[in-house]
Parts: sequence; structure tokens; C-alpha cells
Amino acid sequence: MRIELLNTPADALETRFEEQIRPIRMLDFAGQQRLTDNLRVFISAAKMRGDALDHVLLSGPPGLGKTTLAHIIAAEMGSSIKATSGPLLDKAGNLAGLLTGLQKGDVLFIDEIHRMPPAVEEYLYSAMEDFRIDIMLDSGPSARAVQLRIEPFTLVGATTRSGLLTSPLRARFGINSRFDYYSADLLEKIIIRASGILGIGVDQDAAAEIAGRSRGTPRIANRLLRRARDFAQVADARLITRSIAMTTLDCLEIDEEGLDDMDKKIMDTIVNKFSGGPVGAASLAVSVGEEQDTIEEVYEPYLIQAGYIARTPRGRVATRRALLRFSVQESRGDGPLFELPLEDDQRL
Ligand SMILES: Nc1ncnc2c1ncn2[C@@H]1O[C@H](COP(=O)(O)OP(=O)(O)OP(=O)(O)O)[C@@H](O)[C@H]1O
Ligand SMILES: [Mg+2]
Repeated sequence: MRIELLNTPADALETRFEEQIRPIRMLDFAGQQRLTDNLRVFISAAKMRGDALDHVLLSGPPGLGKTTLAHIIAAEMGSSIKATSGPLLDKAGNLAGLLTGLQKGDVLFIDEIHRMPPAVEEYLYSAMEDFRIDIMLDSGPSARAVQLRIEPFTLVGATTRSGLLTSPLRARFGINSRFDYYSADLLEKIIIRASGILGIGVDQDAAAEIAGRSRGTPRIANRLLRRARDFAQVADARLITRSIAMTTLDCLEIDEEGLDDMDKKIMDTIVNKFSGGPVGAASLAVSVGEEQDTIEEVYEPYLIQAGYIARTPRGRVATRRALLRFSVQESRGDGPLFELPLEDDQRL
């Protein structure tokens, strides 16, 4: 059985679950210390001045808390939030409707902001900069554009691909926050907090075991907790013990580093099929049968951070660590299949 570890919530049930355990105030939001410390200062200062908070860009891999933090920002500002996403804003008119409905200090949250059509993005520029938009009155020969003032608002944009953002858009965000993967200690705390909300006990060593295999990602930690709760329930246990956690993780085929089938397939392809690389994202995607976007957004960032893949100007290469672990030849004890490539720093 393969568990969909990443991406957006799998279904409506999961979305409900995420909402149930989503921290709603800054106090409950674990980790990302520097980012949240800074935001606290900017939020207090804006409130003291009675201004809207500057526009905020939240970027980082899926499941690290961007949507959660966008809602927290609105809650801490004491304002309302309107949420939409880049692909939904297919016409400038949709955006105009949202913008004119905003009250002073409100938050407009645009998820996947890198996927906004260019015409809509350009429309957003004057709204962000001068709190003005152009709207067309009438159509045909009598059509004319009028400028409309909108209330000062805060745009919170979230993206998993900050590299795809255009420079003019990026330049209009006063606050640019990048999310990092979470440490296992923090994930353990997040699991314990979520289990309290779910009303099931979890042993500390069980939480630690799940945390260690959650790829630094709260969404995955919570998802694994939910699966462990199922195993506990079926075993008629009121508490998730370490042994229940281990059974869960084994049944889901999640290894001690949290790598799943697709991670292993990617590593096997780079190491064995492409002799350690370099390999381009497109060829890799075809070889493993996964969307290139998903590889670049979801799998690769974690494999890079785990020290298995390095990005070079010529493509992805397997690191020495990856060759030691994933080389088929070596694990059979036949000796190395090829020379180990240079360490990343030597290569670059
Ligand atoms: N710092 C945190 N502390 C506690 N729980 C967190 C934290 N960050 C995220 N979570 C939990 O992880 C889940 C996923 O977070 P969220 O939806 O905010 O991620 P995201 O970055 O918006 O992901 P995506 O890029 O897929 O939209 C939420 O249900 C939330 O409960
Ligand atoms: Mg989100």
C-alpha cells in the first residue's frame, strides 16, 4: 500500500481533519522561529500605527504551514481573511471583485500565487502598490476605464515554487518569509498537540518515532498520526504505543528516514539507471512516471536536504551518501559499479 505522503490534502475528510488541528494563533504555531519572531514585530508595529500589515510572501515546500500562518496573520491583526488561489483567478474581473470587497486591514490570501495568469498578476500590481485598480465601465464604443480606490489591505501570497515568481511581483512584497523543514523535536511536539485534539494518547517514544519519519513536515506527521490512530483503534488500544507506531510505519512502508516508494524510485533511477547523474528533471520525471512539477516541488527539496541529491548546472547528481545507500551493485557486495562522483563542493 502506498500512502500519498505529500501534496495537498488527499480528500475532503483530510481537509476537515487539517482544519480541526490547525493552530489558530501564533502561540500554537511551532517552529519557524525567526520567521514568526519577525512577523510578530511587523504585526505589532502595524497595529500600533493603525496601518495594514505590509504584503507577505510565504514560500516553501508543501505541508510546512503556509496556509496555517496566513490565517494566523489575519487573526493576530484582528482582521478578516479572504482566500483564493492563483489558478482560480482566471480573469482580472474575479480579482477586482475580491479587492473591492475588502475592508481596511483585511488579508487577501492567494495560495499558489505562482500560478496566476500574467494578465491577472499585472492587474494586481497597482492594487498592491497604490491600492487602486482600473475597472472598465460599459462595453463596446462607450467603454471607458475608471480608477477605483480600494481599502489598504495585506496580500499574503503562498508558493511552493518561489523561483517561478516574476521579479515585479516578488518586489511588491515587503515581507518575504521562507519556511524550513521542521526538526524531529518540533514535529514530536506537533504530534503530541494534535493527538490531544484528536482525543487519543500517544507515548512519547511513539511520537518520536513518527516524528523522525515525517520528512520534516507537519502535514505528514499529522497524517501518520492519524493512520497510527486507526491501528490503535483496531487493536482496541487507547494509547498509541511505540509498537503500534512501528507497525503503522512498517505497514505503510515508510523507512527510518521517512522515504517512501517514490523517493526510493527516484534515487534508484539516478544512482543505477543514470549512473549517479547528472540527469535533467524532465528525463527523471519520464523514468519514474511522475509529473516533473511534483518531483521538483515535493520530492526533490527533501532529498536535497536529506543529502541524497545535489543540484548542479548540468542536472541532478547523486551524492556519495546516496551511492552508498542506493547502489544496487554495492549492496550485493560486488564492489562499486562506477567511481564515486566528487563531493558536491568539489563538483561546484
Ligand atoms: N508550525 C506548525 N505547528 C503545528 N502544526 C502545523 C504547523 N505547520 C503546519 N501544521 C499542520 O500541518 C498541516 C498542513 O499545514 P498547511 O496546510 O498550512 O501547509 P501549507 O504549507 O499551506 O501546504 P501546501 O503548500 O500544500 O498548501 C496543517 O493541518 C497544520 O495543522
Ligand atoms: Mg496551503
